[in-house]
Amino acid sequence: MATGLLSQPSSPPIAPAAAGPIYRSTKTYGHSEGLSCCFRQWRATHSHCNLLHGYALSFAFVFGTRELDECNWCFDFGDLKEVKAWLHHMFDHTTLVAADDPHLPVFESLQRTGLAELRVLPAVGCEAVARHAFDHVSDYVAKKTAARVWLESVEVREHSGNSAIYCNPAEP
Ligand SMILES: Nc1nc2c(c(=O)[nH]1)N=C([C@H](O)[C@H](O)COP(=O)(O)OP(=O)(O)OP(=O)(O)O)CN2
Repeated sequence: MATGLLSQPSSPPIAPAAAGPIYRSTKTYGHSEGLSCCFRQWRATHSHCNLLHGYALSFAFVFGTRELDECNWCFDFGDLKEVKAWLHHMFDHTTLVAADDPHLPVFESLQRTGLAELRVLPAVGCEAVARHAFDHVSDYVAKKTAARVWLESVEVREHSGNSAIYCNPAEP
C-alpha cells in the first residue's frame, strides 16, 4: 500500500435509504473570513509546494436532509458558530504540518519559540484539509440534528483557481 495515502474513512452519517426528495443547504466561509494559513507539503518534492507558503483558505459545506426542521430548514445557517470557531482555531495564522513530516521537530521547535502556531494533521494539502474538516463537521452536524442532517461535501479553496472537494463516502 502507498504510504502517503490517508486511512480509510470511518462511517460518517449518511442519507437514509428512504425514497423522497433531498433538500440541501450550504454554508461558505470565503477568503475574506481571514483563515490565513501556512502549508508545508513535504511530499511535493518535485515542486515548490514543499516550501512554506500560504493562502486565505475558503471552506464550502453542503448539507443534506430528507426532512426539514420545524422552520422548514435543512440546517440553520446560524447554527455553525462552533464550526466557525473551530475553523479559526485550525486555520487562522496557523502552520499545517503532516504528522509524518521528517522535519516535524523543526516545526515543533518554532512552535516552542513562539514563531509558529502548529497544527499537525495526518496529511497536508487541500484534499487532506477538506477531509479533516469533513470528519469534524460531519460529527458536529449529526449530533446537532440527531442524524436528521448529513454533511455531503466540503470544498477547500486556495484561491479562485484551485480547490479540492471531499465527499461523504457513504452517499447514495
Ligand atoms: N491537488 C492538489 N494539487 C496541489 C496542491 C494541493 O493541495 N492539491 N497544492 C499545491 C501547492 O501547495 C500550491 O498550493 C499550488 O501551487 P502551484 O503548484 O504553484 O499552483 P498554481 O495554481 O500557483 O500554478 P499555476 O501553474 O500558476 O496555475 C500544488 N498542487
